[in-house]
Amino acid sequence: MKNDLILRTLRGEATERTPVWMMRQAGRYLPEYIQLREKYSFFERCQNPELACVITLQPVDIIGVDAAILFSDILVVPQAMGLEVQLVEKLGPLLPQPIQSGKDLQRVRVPDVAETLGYVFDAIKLIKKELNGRVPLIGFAGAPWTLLCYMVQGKGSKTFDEAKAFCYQQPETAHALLQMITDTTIAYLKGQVAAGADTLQLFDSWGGLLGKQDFETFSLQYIRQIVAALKELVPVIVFAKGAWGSLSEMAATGAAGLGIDWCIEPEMARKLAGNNVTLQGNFDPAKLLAPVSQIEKEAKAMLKAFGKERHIANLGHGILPNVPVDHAKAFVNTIKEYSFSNI
Ligand SMILES: Cc1c2[nH]c(c1CCC(=O)O)Cc1[nH]c(c(CCC(=O)O)c1C)Cc1[nH]c(c(CCC(=O)O)c1C)Cc1[nH]c(c(C)c1CCC(=O)O)C2
Repeated sequence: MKNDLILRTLRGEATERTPVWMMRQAGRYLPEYIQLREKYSFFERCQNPELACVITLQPVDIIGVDAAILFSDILVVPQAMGLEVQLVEKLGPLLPQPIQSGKDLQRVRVPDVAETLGYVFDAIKLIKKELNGRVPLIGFAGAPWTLLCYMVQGKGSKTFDEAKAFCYQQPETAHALLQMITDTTIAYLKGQVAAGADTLQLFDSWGGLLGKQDFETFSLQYIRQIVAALKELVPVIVFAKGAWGSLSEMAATGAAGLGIDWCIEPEMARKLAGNNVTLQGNFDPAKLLAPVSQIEKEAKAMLKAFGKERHIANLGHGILPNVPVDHAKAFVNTIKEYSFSNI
């Protein structure tokens, strides 16, 4: 592989500079993506390996990031498990028949992933061929807790209060569902690795909604199973947004990398996570809307705070759709140029 900076950083090896990619780097801030969006629906773009491949490569070619991340969505797993998932303009994900009781569990299953998610594996094979060793390919899945949030609440939410009520009122049903999601996810991620994914990221976008003990009960014990099943195959990155109170427990799962958001300082994250794990993050995505000179200044300050070792530069959450392409480029270029010599 020509550029394996991210893989070496995940293994804890010293690198000539800090690698960089951006969560949600393939998306609506890119005019090239918007063009395809006009012609094909969201899940068409996910299910067609040629389209998924073209979209995955866009940020590699246009922005110059050090990794490609598979173009897909965390919600393809609930779909494969038997739930209908729509993506509604301006509203976001909609699951018209969410899970609300033990009886509803009869409508979901642990599927044969080759049958239901084979299109993802085909996309990965195609992407690997087209990348031709330029940069590594990151595969991904949603963490079980975050998927439960959507499967129970039925749509996006700031609080996911219905999903939490479900866990607190019907814990046995919640755990049965979380285990089904976990089993599906392990098979799915093993399939991604077999198809060619070089590393994997688990997105627990709503991990920060749970207190520390509930995070252990409803999220971390399932993340632990997934990491254990995959970590001997490829390095695994766990991104549990807002759950930094559990960084030390997440490091103990054997994850190679931990994603952090901008609400925790790099020095504090390092103290909590220890020295045996790579930290990834943590630029505030909204700061990409600031003037370029300020982006450059703050990106350098971020590099300094993390230090030279075991850091993958990234945003602390997904890139926003209204970010100018030049600003995204300025962020990536600052990391690449500045981290060569100056940290
Ligand atoms: C919670 C979550 C979802 N999806 C994802 C998460 C976890 C990460 C996070 O917290 O941001 C993960 C995801 N979604 C997408 C990717 C592709 C790879 C990448 O470039 O990072 C990844 C890794 C594409 C997408 N997934 C979605 C889009 C926008 C679709 C469009 O073109 O309209 C993209 C590019 C749709 C989606 N999918 C989801 C939501 C809430 C939405 C609607 C909101 C939004 O539009 O951002 C669920």
